[in-house]
Amino acid sequence: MTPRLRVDGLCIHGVGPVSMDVDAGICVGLSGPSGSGKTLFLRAIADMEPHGGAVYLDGTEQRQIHAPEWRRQVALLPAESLWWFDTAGEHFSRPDADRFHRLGLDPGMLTWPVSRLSSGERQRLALLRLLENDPGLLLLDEPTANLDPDNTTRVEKLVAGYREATGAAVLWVGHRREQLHRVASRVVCISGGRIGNDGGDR
Ligand SMILES: Nc1ncnc2c1ncn2[C@@H]1O[C@H](COP(=O)(O)OP(=O)(O)OP(=O)(O)O)[C@@H](O)[C@H]1O
Repeated sequence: MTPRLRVDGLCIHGVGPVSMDVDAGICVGLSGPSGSGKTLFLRAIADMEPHGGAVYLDGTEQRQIHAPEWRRQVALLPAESLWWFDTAGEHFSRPDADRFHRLGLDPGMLTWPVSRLSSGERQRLALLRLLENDPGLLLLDEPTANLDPDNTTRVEKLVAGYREATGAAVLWVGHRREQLHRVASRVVCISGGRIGNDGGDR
């Protein structure tokens, strides 16, 4: 079976070569010390940083797909989301009220200026914005870093539900190992430019 994601000899700024496969519907956790290159690795997969090696989505190489289209299918949730319009709602084309409620958000906040949103509200809205494109691969960079335990659980459940319903693969970067082992079916660690098994496969 062709993996959803294939990373083949990826090298970027002293990280790598890294190779890994992630099958459709699988979440892989990615840990590692601060500055070890986790964000760089996600940005390379999202075609946002020049890099060596090759990345494939369902067998199609990154270089064969126009970058904006690649980024619709390979969705990166950065640790700090970017907003370019005045209100949150202008960033959405078809807000899904059910998903808002599942993340503890009121769709009414779509009329608010982005500057009024808390960091945790922005983080959850950025996730909902990404899901509008029905991506086949989610790259989540510390997606619950600004959230309390209840909202962390909500995000974990929404991502698992999306993955199970659509077959999307997920790479989840985080510093809390117990969370990574909860949300992912395997956890790998980047350290010293290398990627290795963090144990805890199940
Ligand atoms: N464009 C670049 N050119 C050279 N080095 C870079 C570039 N971007 C980031 N780096 C360096 O690469 C290293 C890895 O950064 P990265 O943001 O990927 O770390 P991280 O593992 O995500 O860290 P954290 O857990 O603190 O978020 C850092 O030392 C950073 O300064």
